[in-house]
Amino acid sequence: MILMITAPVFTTCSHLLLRHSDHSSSPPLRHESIHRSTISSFKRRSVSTSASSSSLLPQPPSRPDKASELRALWKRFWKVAAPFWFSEDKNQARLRLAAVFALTLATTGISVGFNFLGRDFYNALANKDQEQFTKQLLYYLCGFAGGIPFFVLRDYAKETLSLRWRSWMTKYYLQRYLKDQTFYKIQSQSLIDNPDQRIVDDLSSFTSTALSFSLTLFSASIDLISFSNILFTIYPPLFLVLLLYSFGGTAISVVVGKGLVNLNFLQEKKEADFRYSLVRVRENAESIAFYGGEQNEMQLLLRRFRSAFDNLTELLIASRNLEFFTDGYRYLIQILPAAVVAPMFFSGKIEFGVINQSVSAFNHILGDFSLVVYQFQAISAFSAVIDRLGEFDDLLDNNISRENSHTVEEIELTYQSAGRSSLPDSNGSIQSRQNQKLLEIEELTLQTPTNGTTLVHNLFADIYDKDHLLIMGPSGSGKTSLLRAMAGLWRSGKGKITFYLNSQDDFTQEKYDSHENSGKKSSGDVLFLPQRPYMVLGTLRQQLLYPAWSTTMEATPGSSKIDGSLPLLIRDDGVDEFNKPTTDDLMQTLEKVRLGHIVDRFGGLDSLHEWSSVLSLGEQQRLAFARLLLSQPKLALLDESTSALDEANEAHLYQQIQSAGITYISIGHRQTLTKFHNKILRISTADPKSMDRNWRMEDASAKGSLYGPLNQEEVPSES
Ligand SMILES: Nc1ncnc2c1ncn2[C@@H]1O[C@H](COP(=O)(O)OP(=O)(O)OP(=O)(O)O)[C@@H](O)[C@H]1O
Repeated sequence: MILMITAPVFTTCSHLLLRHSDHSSSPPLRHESIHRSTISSFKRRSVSTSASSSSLLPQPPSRPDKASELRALWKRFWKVAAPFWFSEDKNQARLRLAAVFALTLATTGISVGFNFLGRDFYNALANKDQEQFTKQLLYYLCGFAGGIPFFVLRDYAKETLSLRWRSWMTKYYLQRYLKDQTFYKIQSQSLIDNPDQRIVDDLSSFTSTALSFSLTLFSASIDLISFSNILFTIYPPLFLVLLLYSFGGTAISVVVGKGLVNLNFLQEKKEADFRYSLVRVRENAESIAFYGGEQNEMQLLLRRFRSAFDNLTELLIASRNLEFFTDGYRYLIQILPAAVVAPMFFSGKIEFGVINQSVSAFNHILGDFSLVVYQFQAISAFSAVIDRLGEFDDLLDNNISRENSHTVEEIELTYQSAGRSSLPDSNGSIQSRQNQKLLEIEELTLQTPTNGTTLVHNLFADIYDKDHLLIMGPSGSGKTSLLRAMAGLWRSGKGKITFYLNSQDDFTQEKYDSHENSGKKSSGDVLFLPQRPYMVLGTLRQQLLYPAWSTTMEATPGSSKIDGSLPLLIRDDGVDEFNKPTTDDLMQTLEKVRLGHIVDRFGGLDSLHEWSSVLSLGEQQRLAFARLLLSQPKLALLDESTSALDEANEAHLYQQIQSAGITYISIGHRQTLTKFHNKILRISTADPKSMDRNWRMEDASAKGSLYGPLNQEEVPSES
């Protein structure tokens, strides 16, 4: 494959540029870390924009030599580029790539033809041979008519292949980004900056630049073969001039433009930071408006824009300096070959048309040889793109939580078949229960993932079918974190959490995630309701069906014209369709949560609105309960999910989920919640010096504790 052959050359060019940038002046601290990352592309580090900019990834002990840096850069390029060419779409991809190269070959052939036509045309002109001139003019016009479509088709085929490659890679990166809650780990642990920009901008420029460079190098080789004969025939020293000119030009442009590599890298990042802060203003519009925080936002936005602007100013100055050279280099080509062969014309050794022919041949070869001079900006940006994507790719391939865990041990999360739960209780006592055990927590010690602070010590708990557990405790004691551990988002700590679900087989978290039903466990078995419900972009119907039933992606208008088989569509599996609630089900459920009126108010179930803005927080919380009633999970985890509701509505919703037979674990501060639960788990803020239990399990109906008093200070009153 041509990419395999040509890519090392790009990485070599990039490497050349990178090595030069190594000597640029010392930027400030974060700047420095980015700079280092650009020049040492083997390194895996963080350039986080948020609080933590320290790398959580391992750093190599010493700087490697040039050869191993080059190998690492090439490896990184290949790791990012290769999967598409070996994917399920490989046949189409390779076929299209072959077509693009065939068209490039054809265009080179046509260029050689034009070169000879041009020679004869100018000879006829110089000889004042009108008949020959008319004939050559006709040939020229026919040549244009026949040849130009090849140039247009070559570009079109290249662009569509690049689009196809980008589509495949976008899906490939999105799948891994959303798998195993990787997006959450990247965000909550500040592992890399702006993953959205890497998926949108970096993938786009990677695919188009890799293809363009492949073609440029390919045509350079073909041009060299095709035109070398012409140049040799005319005047062999012209070759020497060409080599000197191109190598000299490359060396000078690398020296003049050395700062551009780093500036390009920073520009991408600063623009992304600025865009991200604007998105945050949009997302938090109401809170900012209530706070009257416009001035602060303005300052923050301007600071970020200023940073991008300052960098762009430096970039423009560096580009201007480079262009003083490249423009001169470009224009000198127009006369240089003519100047070299002119003495031969004056001495009558060659005809006038040959001068034109030599200019054309010289331009062809030199244009391709001067890739670095002409494409300096593009190559420097490409180096940054390889680095950013390679880093992202490595992160998506690794198990983040394991790499960054503060302890060797981890919380073990297991899903077992329901039949296996008829074993003794984890606290040692055997309770005679008719109900099925759904959840068992054993010796759970929970720690925060970033700094390893212990939140809960040595917790034991059993949740049976139709059990309702209320978790209470002071703010910051770790209530939500306990639900995070149950959802598999946090693994730092030790102990065991076992869910007894409907599946026939037993799974660890890893096996469950790689299972073909991966992603369905929350919809079928466990559903989490956060305090601020997440409103998806879409219709009211889509809000209600989220997350249990995915909706098929709407076709982009006109997309089939370009490429009907782009590997983008999301499958809607038949099982989901079979159980999907009807419009009547949705309406009834909305009535159950006392939201029937919003259907008329907002123009029906299929109307589109910015739901997080047009519904009150209490209405959004009721909508979340409607999702719960529709998806009927075995176990619901409710994190202060009625906090915005009045007591009457809260009681109504709890009655609804109780009568639907859903087992739930709630977090809440209100005493009124106790009457909807039969167990209360009280957590107190953990004492870092003590290894004692900081929790107590109570029977909600009785005053006494099930598992004894708290070993440290009494839990403060919740009201
Ligand atoms: N990603 C994180 N890294 C480190 N510490 C964290 C992280 N997320 C939360 N914490 C800390 O963990 C502690 C427990 O947080 P958690 O959200 O579980 O508290 P909570 O009991 O639910 O509080 P509240 O009642 O206020 O919602 C807090 O001190 C918080 O600062």
